Amino acid sequence: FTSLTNVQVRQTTTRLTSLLTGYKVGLSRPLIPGSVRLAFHDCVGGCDGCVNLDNADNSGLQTTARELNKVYDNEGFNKLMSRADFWALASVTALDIAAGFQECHTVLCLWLPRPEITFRWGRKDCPTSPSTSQVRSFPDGHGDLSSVKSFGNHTFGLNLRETVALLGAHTLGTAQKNQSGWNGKWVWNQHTLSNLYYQELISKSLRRPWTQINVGKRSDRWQWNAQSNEGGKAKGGTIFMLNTDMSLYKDIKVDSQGRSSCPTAATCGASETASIMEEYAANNALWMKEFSAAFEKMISYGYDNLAVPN
Ligand code: HEM
Repeated sequence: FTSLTNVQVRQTTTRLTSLLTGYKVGLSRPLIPGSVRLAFHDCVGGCDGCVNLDNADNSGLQTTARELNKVYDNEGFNKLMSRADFWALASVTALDIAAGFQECHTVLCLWLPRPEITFRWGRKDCPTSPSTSQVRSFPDGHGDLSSVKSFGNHTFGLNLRETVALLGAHTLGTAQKNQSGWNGKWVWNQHTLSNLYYQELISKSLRRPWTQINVGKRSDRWQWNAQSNEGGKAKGGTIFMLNTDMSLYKDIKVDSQGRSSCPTAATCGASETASIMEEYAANNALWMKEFSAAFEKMISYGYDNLAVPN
């Protein structure tokens, strides 16, 4: 690919927007969180338009990859940009849509913070794109803060603050029993990109406080459950966090099965990153800005020569 214009990017974004918002399973629109997660998984080891869907760590990405690939391969986008660029643009589009899913009905909504991610292009696909038999290593949700630190640093070259900002992506979407084995949504409103992840994690007014339970069937899946106090009873309900999420606020020590030494968050001490969590919980605009920068680094991983469209 020798050039990409702003007009072509706008046309691609328009098509992606109709795909991501039009594809509904119930009301969940799974391609929006799916596109954000796909970009993350594609960029581990360098963004290259290839994921190994037979690797259990990628479980749950099948639908998103299939739907994006259909449009990329059949509607001419493969003549414009690499698949890795297309997936990256899908993730940026998904975040922008999700930020607009605010439950607000007044003119004030116009001032709500939105992600500011510059889309650059020039990623190169692996020779077998969109699939690969390569097995890349993904972080384990049972890990503690040391594994989060090493994930951010070794996987994407992020510092700790950037890593804490990036993990707020878990505001979107769900974990599913038949996919990763974990189960639930991280926040009561999992359709909207916001700092709710930080607010729910540190909330002192939950209906039921954070407690670790094992939801695994064939193997252990320790996770933290709570009852949200937000959004009214019907909308709130049970929310969950992985150990890796909880470790950003609480100093949890986990055994080899993933079980924490302190079983309720209230009995765990503060973690090293607790004050960053509080900053993000208090300031959506600050989080959105730092999240955008960290996300941009993630979707550029492996390249130092990506170009802005002209
Ligand atoms: C410590 C690092 C991370 C761990 C352990 C982790 C783990 C997980 C797990 C277990 C799921 C559930 C998958 C399923 O059952 O379908 C999930 C979903 C998700 N993850 Fe992560 N993740 C991490 C980092 C990230 C990052 C860096 C991003 C993006 C910037 C991200 C975005 C998402 C999204 C959007 C979903 C929801 C997907 C959906 O609803 O289809 N995650 N993650």
